[in-house]
Amino acid sequence: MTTNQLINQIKKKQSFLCIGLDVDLNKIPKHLLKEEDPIFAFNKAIIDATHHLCVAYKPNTAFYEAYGIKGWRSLEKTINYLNKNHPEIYTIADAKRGDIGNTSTMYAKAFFEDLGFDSVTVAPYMGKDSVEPFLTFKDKHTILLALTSNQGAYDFQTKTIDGVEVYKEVLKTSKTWKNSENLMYVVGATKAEYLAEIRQIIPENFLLVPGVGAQGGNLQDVCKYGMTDDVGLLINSSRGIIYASQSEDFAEAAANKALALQAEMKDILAK
Ligand SMILES: O=C(O)c1cc(=O)[nH]c(=O)n1[C@@H]1O[C@H](COP(=O)(O)O)[C@@H](O)[C@H]1O
Repeated sequence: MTTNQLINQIKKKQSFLCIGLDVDLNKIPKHLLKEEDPIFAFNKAIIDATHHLCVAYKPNTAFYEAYGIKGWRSLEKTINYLNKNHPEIYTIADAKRGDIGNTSTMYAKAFFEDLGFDSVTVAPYMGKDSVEPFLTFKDKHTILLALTSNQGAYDFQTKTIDGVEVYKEVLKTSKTWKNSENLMYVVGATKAEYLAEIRQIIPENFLLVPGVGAQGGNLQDVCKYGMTDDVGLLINSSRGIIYASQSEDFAEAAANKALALQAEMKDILAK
């Protein structure tokens, strides 16, 4: 999907919500465990109940890889279901990959070509030749970790090298890479106070912002400092939406949580 198509969807739906499909068999309603593929059954119900309220879904691959080949099949069924029934939805494989060039090419093929995701999360740590292979794919985005939502972000990302914070160096240097227009960046909602400075370096690129909900990030603060004329934000919530209820009404409860966030987004967009 192109960036413009994503922007059009955001404007049409008055939503920049991304729902994280981080499915844990210990947390889904017990009655679904009788299904042939409980993970897909859960995702399908969540997608059917929420697709009109969000513009993106982000399965974190760890939650699928943890169940081996069965989990990978559930991931494949989920992305196929989305691409077939909701081609207007933006899809993110949250896989946090990145390796030497020829290996990165294989990761890119796996997520963009074989599975058909619109984007994949990538760690910048191995540098230019580990990221550029992802950027060569047309109409696909590479979402680079810049300033993450967790406590460990302060271990390296905010440290300075030659007077420049590492996360700022990631933003500045990656902007010079070939096909850098295909870059988006991860900035945690828990780090909203950094957004004004981040926007000075990357005024236009989309940001994937996880950490609203279960991790305590605040939507209003993120929008105040991170929003661009074209919105430029995808706000992710995973547990806060998909585990709103663990009984038979789980999909309806998820839709209610998604609606509350979408309503807040609609108000922000109206201002
Ligand atoms: O890349 C990510 O999506 C990500 C980056 C980050 O800095 N923090 C972060 O929480 N995430 C992911 O975003 C999701 C957050 O989930 P919840 O805290 O349940 O909303 C998880 O899949 C995390 O792996």
